[in-house]
Amino acid sequence: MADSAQAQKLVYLVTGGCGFLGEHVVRMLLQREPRLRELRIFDLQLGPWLEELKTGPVQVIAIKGDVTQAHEVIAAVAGAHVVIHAAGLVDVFGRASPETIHKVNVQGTQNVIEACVQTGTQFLVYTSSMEVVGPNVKGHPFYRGNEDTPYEAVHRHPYPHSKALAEQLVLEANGRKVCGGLPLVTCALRPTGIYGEGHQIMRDIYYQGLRLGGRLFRAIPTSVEHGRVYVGNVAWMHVLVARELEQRAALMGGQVYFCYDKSPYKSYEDFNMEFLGPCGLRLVGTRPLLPYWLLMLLAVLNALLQWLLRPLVLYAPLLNPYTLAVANTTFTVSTNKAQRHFGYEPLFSWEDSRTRTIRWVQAMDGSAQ
Ligand SMILES: NC(=O)C1=CN([C@@H]2O[C@H](COP(=O)(O)OP(=O)(O)OC[C@H]3O[C@@H](n4cnc5c(N)ncnc54)[C@H](O)[C@@H]3O)[C@@H](O)[C@H]2O)C=CC1
Ligand SMILES: CC(C)[C@@H](O)CC[C@@H](C)[C@H]1CC[C@H]2[C@@H]3[C@H](O)CC4=CC(=O)CC[C@]4(C)[C@H]3CC[C@]12C
Repeated sequence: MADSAQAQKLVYLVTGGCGFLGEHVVRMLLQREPRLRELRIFDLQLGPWLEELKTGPVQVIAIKGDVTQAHEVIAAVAGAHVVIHAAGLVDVFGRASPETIHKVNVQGTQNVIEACVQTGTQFLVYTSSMEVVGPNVKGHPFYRGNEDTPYEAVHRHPYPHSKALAEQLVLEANGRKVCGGLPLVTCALRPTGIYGEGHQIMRDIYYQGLRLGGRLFRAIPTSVEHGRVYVGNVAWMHVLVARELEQRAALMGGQVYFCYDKSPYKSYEDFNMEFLGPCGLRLVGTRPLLPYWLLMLLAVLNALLQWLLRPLVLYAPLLNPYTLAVANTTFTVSTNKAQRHFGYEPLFSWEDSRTRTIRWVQAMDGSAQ
């Protein structure tokens, strides 16, 4: 990375910079990384909001590109001091084929790594996922675990499998010599379920509740804890890691860090109601209204229907065998590795994260179904 004389001249690249998390990372960099000279935003789909960012002191360059195309990635990476690789196909609903998920999440990540090596970019932060760890296919709970907690990470679903392979590529690339002879320094951040402004699943659940007369029907036992983390804190952790990676390369290089904050441990549904309740929705039932076997039957029927309808229309409901299994398996983290290694503290309190998310839901045009 640039020496002190050029410290105001840093060039960052954010892949997936127009996504839910990516947009927050982009805005956080512009607000809290004073050394930025140029910020490149690389994405398959560029958002109109990017235009408003071009009036500030940092040169913002929007690059429409595909991480599966190596030459496009090389062109975007060339000259960057830091790459934050957040682009990915986040699909557990069967929208994309397993091959496409692998091509984007694994081959795309390999392209980013090779671009760093070929062009001399030394610092790479990868947005991994808790799903790299679990829940595993056996439904083993991961109860307030940390980065060193033993857990049998066994995946069959294409999404978690692709994230695990990509993370492995990133960590194994740590220490490779980049063009110019310096070592590549990599690390991976593992967010748990991210929530906050722009969360599409939260939006979908909200509209589903509106369609059902303001009611949602409990499907998950309240005893199942699911770790969640506010998107602003995940973005902040990305900014901090990117900043500290040079000074603490020996400690941080090749490491993984769970993303965490003070968001409470709750079931996925009860947690969502922290935001949807104040927006007028009600969660019916103190325990699941249907037995698990019946929910699984409905989930399997959804998967069958998706397969049958695929030639005609994409049918991708929230409930499928994978999402039901994940939602029903406790997965929470309790760690301070990021605090110990690079001084991370959540930027947003739980109260602030909750308020911001509620305001975002309230601002949604409820009539736009
Ligand atoms: N949403 C969540 O709860 C969690 C997400 N993550 C990870 O965070 C990252 C961002 O996820 P989200 O913001 O939730 O998803 P998102 O779908 O909102 O954002 C992903 C972005 O990547 C872009 N993209 C997809 N394929 C691309 C390609 N071939 N070339 C270039 N850009 C491409 C999309 O256009 C999108 O803007 C992903 O890597 C995901 O695995 C990790 C843990 C939890
Ligand atoms: C239909 C009901 C059973 C409903 O409760 C289903 C909820 C379900 C859609 C979500 C429950 C757990 C979520 C996943 C979890 O937060 C971990 C994730 C990490 C990622 O990297 C991407 C998103 C996700 C897989 C997330 C997706 C939605 C859930 C399965």
